[in-house]
Amino acid sequence: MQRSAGLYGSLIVDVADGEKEPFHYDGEFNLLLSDWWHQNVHDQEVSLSSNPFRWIGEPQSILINGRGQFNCSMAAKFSSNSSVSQCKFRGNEQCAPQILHVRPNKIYRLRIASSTALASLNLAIAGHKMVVVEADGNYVQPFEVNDLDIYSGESYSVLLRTDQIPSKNYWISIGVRGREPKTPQALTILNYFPTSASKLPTSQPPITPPWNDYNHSKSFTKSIFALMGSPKPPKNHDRRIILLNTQTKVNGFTKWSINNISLTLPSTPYLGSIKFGLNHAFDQKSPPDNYDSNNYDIFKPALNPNSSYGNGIYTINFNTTVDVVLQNANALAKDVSEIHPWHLHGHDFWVLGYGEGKFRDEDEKKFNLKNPPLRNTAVIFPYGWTAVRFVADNPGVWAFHCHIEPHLHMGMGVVFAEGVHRVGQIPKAALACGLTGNKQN
Ligand SMILES: O=C1O[C@H]([C@@H](O)CO)C(O)=C1O
Repeated sequence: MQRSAGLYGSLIVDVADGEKEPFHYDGEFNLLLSDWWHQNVHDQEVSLSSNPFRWIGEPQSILINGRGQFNCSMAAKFSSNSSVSQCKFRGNEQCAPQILHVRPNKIYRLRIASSTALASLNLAIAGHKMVVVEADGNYVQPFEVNDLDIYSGESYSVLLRTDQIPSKNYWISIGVRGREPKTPQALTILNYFPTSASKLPTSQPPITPPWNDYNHSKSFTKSIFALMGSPKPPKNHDRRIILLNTQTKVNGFTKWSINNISLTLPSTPYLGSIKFGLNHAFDQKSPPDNYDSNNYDIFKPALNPNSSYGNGIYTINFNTTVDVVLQNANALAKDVSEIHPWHLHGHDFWVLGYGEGKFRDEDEKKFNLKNPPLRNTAVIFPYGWTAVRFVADNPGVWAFHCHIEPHLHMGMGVVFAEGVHRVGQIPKAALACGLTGNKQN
């Protein structure tokens, strides 16, 4: 859970020398979004690993570039009984929001990334529309939105045209989606030159869509298509893996499981144990490629909620094409199914489609093979499925997991390995623990 303790940052990859981006902009901002708890991360881990289970709850603040407020909502300035004086920022306080200073009639690129531990977010800028042009480092067919959903692990570029009255400033607001929010919106200001940055916007901050308006989320997510000319997926797959996502119990402890296995990472890193053939370093039996879909009702809590721990891996033949269908289901409590953003290491995948209910073989006919977006994170909606396709062309061992930190801690992930014998020398630091601690390459 290091991410929720603050271990994150952004890497911006520029286009190669001599290449041009397929859009123009005059300036850019980097907005790295995260969530923040007052309880320290070790206590959170203990709570999550306890029986009875104690959930970490919703974050106390949403942070923009590491800065946020608590008990001092800037929006309070707009309520009639607010003690306005408490909330004045000079701009140099640690928690003062980073203000976006812009010039009128220009185009700005906002690079927005979410490294939240839990929260799904929605970002809106009062009075302005945004044009989405890039998702997870891949260009998309530009489309215009009033607000943008972003799940943990995702990143977007949007173009913002500063075409509003420049004698005013405008709120940028970020609120929680997908879980009943108990966290105030994060706020900052779009400041037009030459207006003073301390002049407060005259209109209210944009209101986040209702947390459970999943149609709003789906309509955004399903508007994302690859830019024309982007690499297309292979027409067929060599293997299909269906991963049922369930909240389960292992020996009375609350866990998340994939095809009834809750991932517990071994103490020896996989790469070294596979390369050196250390067969006892992790379960040699592969986890299943499917679940008992004929007899499992995804709309109800499981009849038998018990699962087991495991750390076996999916070994994928090198250079083959794999479809993964992520199947959501009901959690332990009745009528609860949550959002999970799944993130793949080492590859981009094409998002071929989303569906409601249980995935059936005939759903494959509806896959988008024409212009599916290439991404590294894809969300599953409550009681729905999401299908992704990737080519296993990157030798190594790769995690594929729910990017919600407490969920991964509770076992919500799988491990893929491909072409490990092609991996060259493994750096010593990557072998420094477990059974490979004394291995020389
Ligand atoms: O993993 C989770 O546990 C809680 C809840 O299901 C049990 O308290 C919650 O909201 C999660 O996302």
